Amino acid sequence: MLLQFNQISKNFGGLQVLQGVQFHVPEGGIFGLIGPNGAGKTTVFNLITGLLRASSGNIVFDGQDIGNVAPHKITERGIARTFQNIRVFKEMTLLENVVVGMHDHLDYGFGGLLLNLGSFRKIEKEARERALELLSWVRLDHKAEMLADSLSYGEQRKLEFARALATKPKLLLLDEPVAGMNPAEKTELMAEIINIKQRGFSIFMIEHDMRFVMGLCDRIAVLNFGKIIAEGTPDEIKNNQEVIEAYLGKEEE
Ligand SMILES: Nc1ncnc2c1ncn2[C@@H]1O[C@H](COP(=O)(O)OP(=O)(O)OP(=O)(O)O)[C@@H](O)[C@H]1O
Repeated sequence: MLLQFNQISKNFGGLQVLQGVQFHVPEGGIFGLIGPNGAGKTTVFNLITGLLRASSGNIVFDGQDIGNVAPHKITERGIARTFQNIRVFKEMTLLENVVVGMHDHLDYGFGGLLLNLGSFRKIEKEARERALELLSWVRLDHKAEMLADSLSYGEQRKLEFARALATKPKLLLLDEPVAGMNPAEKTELMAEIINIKQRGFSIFMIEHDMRFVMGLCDRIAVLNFGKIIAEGTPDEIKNNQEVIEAYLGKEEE
């Protein structure tokens, strides 16, 4: 298993947001975490990325406990994320946005920086070429030199994907990737995510849009009031009575 979320509880003061939550994300494929508003999904992502500390339980990524690792170190170990609210640098070009994403991973070397402008330039050139390649993965390479501000909402989301992939993550976390998108944008984004999966990346997403989750994920875990109530394939989840009552039922109301 690539990521093990083991018996995690999280309290905010007296509020118990997660209670003994356990699920395992396999390597390869797309894993989804769904659940009603306030179920605790974002808290799960914040724990995985080191922004929050669990009250009890442990999180193992790629064989190592990451429960007390700082956020930037977790990125280095191979977890990248996108956010619910799009965070691109609007006054920078698309290419610059992606190069910034890979910055921590560029190995200039101290000597290289100080003594050898040539090798510095070479690394910069390679970074730009790699960024252009990542932009081509989400079919935005033709806009590489444009400002991110000129992109549509759906395109900005794709730019975020390219930037997250710039760190060469073993696991890509997507926090409600289709929030606020129209049906056409959703369909296109679905294709992009399948593309990323087919390039061998492991993906873990939180999403509200049931059709999107059911259509994309290989496995799904359902969180309700801070507890996992089901885990399985999309078909198993669709037909689980507790899930229907807790989540799908509410959606239909
Ligand atoms: N830093 C915090 N301090 C106190 N309470 C918090 C904090 N972060 C989250 N909560 C509470 O924890 C609960 C779960 O929040 P969380 O954002 O994880 O849910 P969610 O499933 O992601 O919801 P949504 O789908 O609306 O984003 C909510 O009741 C929220 O108010």
